[in-house]
Amino acid sequence: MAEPNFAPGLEGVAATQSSISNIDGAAGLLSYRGFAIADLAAYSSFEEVAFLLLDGVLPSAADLKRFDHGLRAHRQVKYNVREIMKFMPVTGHPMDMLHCAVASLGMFYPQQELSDAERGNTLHLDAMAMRIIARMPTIVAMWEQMRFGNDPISPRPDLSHAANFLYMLSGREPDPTYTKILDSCLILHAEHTINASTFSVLVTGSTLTNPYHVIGGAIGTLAGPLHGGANQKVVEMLEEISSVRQVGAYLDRKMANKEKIWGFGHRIYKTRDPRAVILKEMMEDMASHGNLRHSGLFEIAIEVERQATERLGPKGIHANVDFYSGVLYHEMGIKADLFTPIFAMARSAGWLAHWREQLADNRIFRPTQVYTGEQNRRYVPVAQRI
Ligand SMILES: CC(=O)SCCNC(=O)CCNC(=O)[C@H](O)C(C)(C)COP(=O)(O)OP(=O)(O)OC[C@H]1O[C@@H](n2cnc3c(N)ncnc32)[C@H](O)[C@@H]1OP(=O)(O)O
Ligand SMILES: O=C([O-])CC(=O)C(=O)O
Repeated sequence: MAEPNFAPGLEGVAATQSSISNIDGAAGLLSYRGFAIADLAAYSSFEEVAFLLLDGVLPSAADLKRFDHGLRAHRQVKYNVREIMKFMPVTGHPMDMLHCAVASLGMFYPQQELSDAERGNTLHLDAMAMRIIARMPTIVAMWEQMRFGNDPISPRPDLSHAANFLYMLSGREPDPTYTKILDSCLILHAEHTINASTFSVLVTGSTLTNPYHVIGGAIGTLAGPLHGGANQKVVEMLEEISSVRQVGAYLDRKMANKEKIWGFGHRIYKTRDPRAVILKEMMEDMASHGNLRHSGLFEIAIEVERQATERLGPKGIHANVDFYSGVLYHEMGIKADLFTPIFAMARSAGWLAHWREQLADNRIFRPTQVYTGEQNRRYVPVAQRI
């Protein structure tokens, strides 16, 4: 029998058919359901984009109101989830907490698998998706209070998705500028075709397990530094560089050691990631309105991008979405280990859209392999081994 083709990292392999988002990696273009990402980031809201991703169309005013109302109504998590979180070590990474807490939501769901009736009922699937999207920010913000020994702050139904998260994070009235920035960041991070965590959604979802396992698995996948975890790494890298003057020497050292520059490179984009372009513009806008904390990180980031692009650009390696998002959050006073959980909160909309799409035409994922091990070895009992 002929050996199957092997594509490391499945590069160039189409794992599914999808109508949710599209990337032109050579031109640096991204669209959700046919709408350009720049338009959505400028004019839409995360709530509207989540609806668009899940249902494929922009909502009418009445549909948006209903969807938004549903999100606001489902922000509370069960008291027992808070009890479970109390036992988590405060030194743990918030992505580990989020992984466990979201998976624990499945304990309150009556069955392990989705029934045929549930899979055929799009309203039911939408309701499950809405509950997860609504609760993830609550869990992240609760943890931010609980890990410092404070009681969690209750969600406020009068606030938008982004504003409520900022309120629950700090207990202060959310700043409208920061709310708009966060809302745009959530839109920019909400979806991105078949990336590693979304692929994990397809694989896990294809077994017909419940969506809490599906999203728990995706959170774990996103946490890695080659994927969503890079946004935290970027800010740590910029802090390590510490001044614009050190950028050249730092990059030289990294290149000489063949180490990666965090927030650079992408499997699909061979030019600048359009989201990095928008995020940088948002930073510049923030700076011109005097809204920076003057930590100097933005200036270092600009110099890293300039010099790293000089070195890596000819190889098609440019700044990706993780490069500027962390700097923006840092300037908003958000702690570095919350950057990836915020990414997960946003990406939950895309993950759940793909989960629904997978269920609509499901076949279990079961690829093959090229076997490279030994054959027909003779078993030797342990006492006879030398
Ligand atoms: C939300 C997201 O997930 S966006 C991505 C976030 N991740 C990062 O920022 C981590 C840094 N970047 C990377 O590790 C990679 O570019 C990835 C994981 C994003 C893409 O990986 P792949 O498509 O498998 O590319 P791969 O890692 O094979 O890189 C190809 C070549 O470019 C080089 N390269 C890729 N990214 C970088 C980088 N950030 N810095 C320096 N060199 C790089 C590799 O060393 C390799 O060089 P070689 O051909 O001389 O061996
Ligand atoms: O698409 C990818 O490979 C990584 C990802 O999720 C993104 O860039 O948002």
